[in-house]
Amino acid sequence: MAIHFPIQRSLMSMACPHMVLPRLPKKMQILPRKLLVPPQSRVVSTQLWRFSVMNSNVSLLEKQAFSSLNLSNPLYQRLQEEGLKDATDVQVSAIPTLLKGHDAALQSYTGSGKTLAYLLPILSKIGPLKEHSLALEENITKGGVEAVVVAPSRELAMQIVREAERILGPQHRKAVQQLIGGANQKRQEEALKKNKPLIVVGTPGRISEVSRAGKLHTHACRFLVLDEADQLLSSKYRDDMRRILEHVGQRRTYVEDAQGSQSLPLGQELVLNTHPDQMENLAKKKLSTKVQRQTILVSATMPPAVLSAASEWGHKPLLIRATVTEDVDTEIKQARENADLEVQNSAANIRGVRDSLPPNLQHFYMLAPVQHRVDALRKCIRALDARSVIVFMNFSRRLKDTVFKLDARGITAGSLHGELGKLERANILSAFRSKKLRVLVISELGARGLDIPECDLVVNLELPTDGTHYAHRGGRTGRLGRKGTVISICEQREEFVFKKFEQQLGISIQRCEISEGKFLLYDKVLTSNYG
Ligand SMILES: Nc1ncnc2c1ncn2[C@@H]1O[C@H](COP(=O)(O)OP(=O)(O)OP(=O)(O)O)[C@@H](O)[C@H]1O
Repeated sequence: MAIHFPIQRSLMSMACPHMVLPRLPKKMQILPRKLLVPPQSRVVSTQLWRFSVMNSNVSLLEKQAFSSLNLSNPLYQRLQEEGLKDATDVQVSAIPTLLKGHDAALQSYTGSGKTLAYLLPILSKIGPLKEHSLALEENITKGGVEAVVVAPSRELAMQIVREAERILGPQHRKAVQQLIGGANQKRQEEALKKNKPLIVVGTPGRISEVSRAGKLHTHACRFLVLDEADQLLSSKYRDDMRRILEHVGQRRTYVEDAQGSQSLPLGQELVLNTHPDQMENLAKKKLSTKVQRQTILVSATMPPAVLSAASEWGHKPLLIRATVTEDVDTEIKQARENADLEVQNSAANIRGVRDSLPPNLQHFYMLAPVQHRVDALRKCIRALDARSVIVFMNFSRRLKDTVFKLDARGITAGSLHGELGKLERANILSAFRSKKLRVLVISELGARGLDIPECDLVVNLELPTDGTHYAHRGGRTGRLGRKGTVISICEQREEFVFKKFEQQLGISIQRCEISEGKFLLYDKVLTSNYG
């Protein structure tokens, strides 16, 4: 019987105010009118904000020790060795529910630790860190991959691989393998054969290619994770995702047994229902029937389409948010009952998007004509003394030109775009992480899920198309409870979009100006009737 959690309004939106408005200094000086400021609005000067650097106290929103989350002992030991003592709020909420075997849609704001929220339950049940009592079960399903994690970009897939390797430790690194596009497929297939990894992490195209080539055996797969699920369910990945969803294990069709308790995945069920004397024969028999998998969809934004996909591809999935767990089907039904399609989508969308921004971000925008945008960007970086800046643009072909202009102004920059090979991309990312590059100019997809804790400023040099994209971009800073700043640079005719973003995201985006190296704010009240 699927466990139904009572539906409560997510406490997330009340627990952490999305906008921590910066305190303005007592003494406010009205700047002389020489600035081209429209009469209705005035600029109040503020002292330069000291923007928190990454070593500010990282607050995990809700401290609960991993020891209380029923992880396997070997895994808990590894977490201790890695210095990971306390779980983040989404991990506290997700780990017990996923350990029980529920299919789920996992939503929490960017940088809140969703990767470990799904990796730890998986590593607790399969591979070298699971409870030893489950060891025999592995023989039943031996020979195939037991968990597949799909991510929309190579960088995010490699980031997940590194996170899994970190927890597994050096002696078990081979238990996880990447299958990402742009790398040598032959070598990947040879590694699959040689190392027999239990966990595969990759991009949709490469995973389905290797599966079609008959080199990836996923009949015994017990876990399927779609990280950045809203991206993966877009039409761009439709064919590859369909193949993956149809070939990786099988969709769960649990039959509720007499006691009403939830039956186990086939592998575990066989082990529990077989007389000890018969275990040897069972272990020899290669499990040809597909194992019933646990399906987990993950994203900071959870629009209705993702909830419907979770329902279609899972069995009575639960919607897990940082501080509340609900039943996906009830959530969809409630949205349907409460409102017509239009409101339902926008309401669910707002809900799905509103919880997606880290709580400690500050949001601003600045007006500049297109031809002066890079100059405005340079002034922002200098005025805020930002050390690690991610700059978003909408078209890859423009990234290189921006890098060139920044370099010409003495700001070290690099860009991640489609024409770069795997090695070049990895080199640029590591140069940015190690601060050899101060600015990384990037397109939307390249940044999804990217975890660069040091990033202290995100700049939209070209505006995102909607609140979802704004949230995923802004979420590159303010990781894991740190503070961060988002500035958008636009023309006056685009200024109206910030009202929409403010409503969708539940934040305040204040207009600012850089003058004579100082970061200045427009008084919010006056500018609202401006233009
Ligand atoms: N319990 C924890 N204690 C300390 N650090 C943690 C913990 N959980 C995760 N982290 C670290 O926090 C950072 C962000 O984690 P992660 O990338 O999983 O966030 P996310 O919610 O998936 O973000 P996004 O939505 O952008 O993908 C990573 O560097 C990760 O190693």
